[in-house]
Amino acid sequence: MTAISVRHLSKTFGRFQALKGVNLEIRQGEMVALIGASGSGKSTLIRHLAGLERADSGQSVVEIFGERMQASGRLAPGARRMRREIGVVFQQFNLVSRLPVLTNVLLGVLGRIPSWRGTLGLFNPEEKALARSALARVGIPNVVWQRASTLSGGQQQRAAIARTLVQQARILLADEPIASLDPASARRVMDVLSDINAKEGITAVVSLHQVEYARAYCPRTIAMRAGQVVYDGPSTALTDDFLKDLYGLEAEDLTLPGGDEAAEVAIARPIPSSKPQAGLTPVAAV
Ligand SMILES: Nc1ncnc2c1ncn2[C@@H]1O[C@H](COP(=O)(O)OP(=O)(O)OP(=O)(O)O)[C@@H](O)[C@H]1O
Repeated sequence: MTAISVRHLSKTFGRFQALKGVNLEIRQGEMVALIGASGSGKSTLIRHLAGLERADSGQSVVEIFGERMQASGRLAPGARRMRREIGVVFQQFNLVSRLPVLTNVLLGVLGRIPSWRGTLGLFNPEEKALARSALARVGIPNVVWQRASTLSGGQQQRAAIARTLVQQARILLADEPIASLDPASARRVMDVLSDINAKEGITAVVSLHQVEYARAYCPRTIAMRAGQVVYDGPSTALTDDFLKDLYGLEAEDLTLPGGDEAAEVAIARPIPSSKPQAGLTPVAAV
């Protein structure tokens, strides 16, 4: 089943075109990396997938599980309901810092309970148990009563992922979730994302700055440059040479300093040796 379908997606801010006719299909249960240099349009694309941004009027279409979320720059009447299927994790500012972690995670149920209950913070024991088990699921069962502001960056990201579990999202969009983290924390966050993708079958789209993480965790990568998809295929095919073909000098910004050896130490997973597969061509060159 197709989880996300995007056709002719274009977005213009003022006179600047941030997305230029993006087309992509993501099947249910896939884990897909979105890579690209700064300004290539990754966040803008993710915001459209999340129903947080409207595309240019024209042919742009975004569908979630076969249902239209927006078309021609208009959100569909069901867009709000569809957003509940989609959990979003950002690089920063994911949590309400003054609230306990448990309350932050419980915010994931807001879409499913009467608004008066949410406003008063009246969560029932089952919901609280769900939030606790989500925190255990992401490996931080002991921070339940801590204020969110006291968590490390990696713990905050994992709590944000726990909130999407409580939300019972079927799609998880993570916009540079590891960009501000040290390698060990980044690895733990990617491990959690990979694990819930594998075990819960949650479709995951993760924007990343370094291709090594894409190769280690995501079978498929969509690479963007200047608002366009320039490659969509197996992550293992994204060798350093292929990246140079796609990005020229910008390719240096998309790899960890120190090459594959340093990446293996940082990621602590063997980076698949990545000979380009026959017939793989950048999308733009097709
Ligand atoms: N609300 C906005 N108003 C004006 N320009 C915007 C807006 N949002 C994004 N842009 C521009 O669109 C382009 C794409 O931005 P976007 O944030 O999607 O890139 P990105 O690939 O996510 O970059 P980064 O890796 O730095 O987060 C950039 O040039 C950005 O300045």
